[in-house]
Order: sequence, then C-alpha cells, then structure tokens
Amino acid sequence: MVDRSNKPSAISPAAGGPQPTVTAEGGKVTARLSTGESVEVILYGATVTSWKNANGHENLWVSSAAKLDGSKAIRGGIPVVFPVFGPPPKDHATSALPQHGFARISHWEYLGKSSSESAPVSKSGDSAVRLDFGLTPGNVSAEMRKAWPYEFALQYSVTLGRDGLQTVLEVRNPGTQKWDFQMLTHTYFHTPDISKTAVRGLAGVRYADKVLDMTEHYSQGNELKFEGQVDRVYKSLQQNTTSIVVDDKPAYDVVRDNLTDTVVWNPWKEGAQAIGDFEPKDGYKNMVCVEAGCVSGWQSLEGNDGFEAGQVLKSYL
Ligand SMILES: O=P(O)(O)OC[C@H]1O[C@H](O)[C@H](O)[C@@H](O)[C@@H]1O
Repeated sequence: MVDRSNKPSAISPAAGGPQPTVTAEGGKVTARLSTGESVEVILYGATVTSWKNANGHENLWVSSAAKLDGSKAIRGGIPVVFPVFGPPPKDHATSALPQHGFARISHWEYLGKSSSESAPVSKSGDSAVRLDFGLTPGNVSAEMRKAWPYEFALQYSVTLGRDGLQTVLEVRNPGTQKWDFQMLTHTYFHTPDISKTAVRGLAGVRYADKVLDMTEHYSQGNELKFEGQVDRVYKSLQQNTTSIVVDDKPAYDVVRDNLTDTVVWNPWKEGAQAIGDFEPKDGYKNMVCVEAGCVSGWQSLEGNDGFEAGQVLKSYL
C-alpha cells in the first residue's frame, strides 16, 4: 500500500446557505452550485462529461460523436482508466483486458451525495458537493470478469467546488489474493486553440514517447507546445502541478495527489482521422488530454489493502 500524505479532509454536512442541487436520472448525475458551477457524470464509466464554471465556460472537451449509450467508452470528458493503462502487456494478469481496462466501460452505481465546506475545492464559507460512485465485480460484464477475475471495490468521488473539481479514486482489495493495477483519469480539456496552448510543469522529467516507439527521453524546456501528434508518459514528476496555458495565460491546473505520472495526448490531424468517434475531425484543435495517473509501473495490493489517489482540476477561464 502507498501512503497518502495529503488526504482530502472529511466531508461534513454544510451549515446554512443555499445548497447545491443534485439530480440523478437517466443514468446521469448532475450537480449545480448556487453560484452557477456545474458538473455532469454519466454512470457508464463514471465519466464526467461536463464541468462548467460559474460564467458558463465548459472546461472539458467531448466528441460530438461520443457514444453516450453504454456501447463504447465515452470519447471525451474524464474517463477513468483501471486496472491497466494502454494496451495490456502480453505477459501480465491484465493481458486479456481491453486498452485502458474495464472501469470506463462498466456501469457504476451512484452511491449518493454529501456536502462539504472543507474540501480542497471549496472557498471558505461556500459548500462544495461531493458525488460518490462505486464499482465492484457485480457491475462488471462476465467477459471482463473472466479476463480479470480478482476481488476489488472501487469508490470514485467527484467533488465540485467554486475553486475547482476534485476526483479521488479509492481502490480496495477485499479478497485474499494480491493483484497489481494501474489507474489514471483521462481528462480531455477544452482549449480555444491548440496552436496557442502549452503544458508547463514537465521540465527535467523522463518520459516515454509513444509517437517514437516508446523510446525514453528527458524533457528539456519547461513548456510543451503542440505542432503535431503528442503522446507522452511523463514519469515520476517531482512537482505536483501541471499547468495548461493559452496565449501564455493560465487556463487550467492539474494538481496530483499520490499520483506520480502524467500523460499528455493530442492525436493531431492523422490521429483524429483514425479514431471513428472523434468528431469533428478538426476537434484536435480544441482539446488536449493531461492525464494524471500511476501508469509507469504497477501498484500492488495485498488482500484487505487499499490505495487512494486523486487530482484537483482548476480552471481560470
Ligand atoms: O482511444 P482510446 O483507447 O480512448 O485511447 C486514447 C489515448 O489514450 C492515452 O492518452 C494514450 O496515451 C494514447 O495512446 C491513446 O491513444
């Protein structure tokens, strides 16, 4: 088990003030703060498909051809990757699973809401709202169970505050047999113009470049710009904040908690053409994935052990 230095504070019922509204219907949970911020989570994959600021700005990119009916992983928003990132290695216990595992293609249960005035995303005096989702073997298809027959329990918490959006994944092994996993939140950020967009906070870090046959490199400058396809796994980052800037101005921050790695992905023109549910085809100009996770190695969980990690997303748009 990996210890967590920075656990989010306990959620306590909010006192007074206008309360957030939460609706759960049609396989979707929507929460809105009295100040106007909102979030929408589809139970299929517990995928966050919308996160808006009080001014109405949508922070996430979702393909106009994304399947929202449970027939395919949702192309956009924040898919949850578990228990393997990317194509599973051939000689590993996850080898029979599809790319990025089963969490994003399973129907999660909505466990309920709670309010908090002490979450990392709440401004003082304002309440944040937390939505909890659960996934256990009973929610997973027989095919996926056969491919990965371990006992597990996942709890995914999405907390909306005026200061941002927090996602936390708690992974538990209630069985007796030890297993390994990787996890990642595959956030698709919306950007007005990829040619003016850069990612900062990745300097001096070792990364595997998937575009260059997984070869290893060291990142030089502190800024990654986009002039073609980018698909990199940055490993063991020291600094816990990765920032997206547009025209040199802050757009988003991703603050990792107990997650060592960050994947940066933009499929560019050729990649978008090759992905059936990526629409519009020039949508790559309006998105960038900055994905916080632990994917460069494996986390091991003994029986009755647990692991918890997450991210806080901030928007300045
Ligand atoms: O098409 P998907 O299975 O959703 O994967 C989309 C992308 O996810 C990650 O960012 C990987 O690093 C990419 O290599 C992959 O193309």
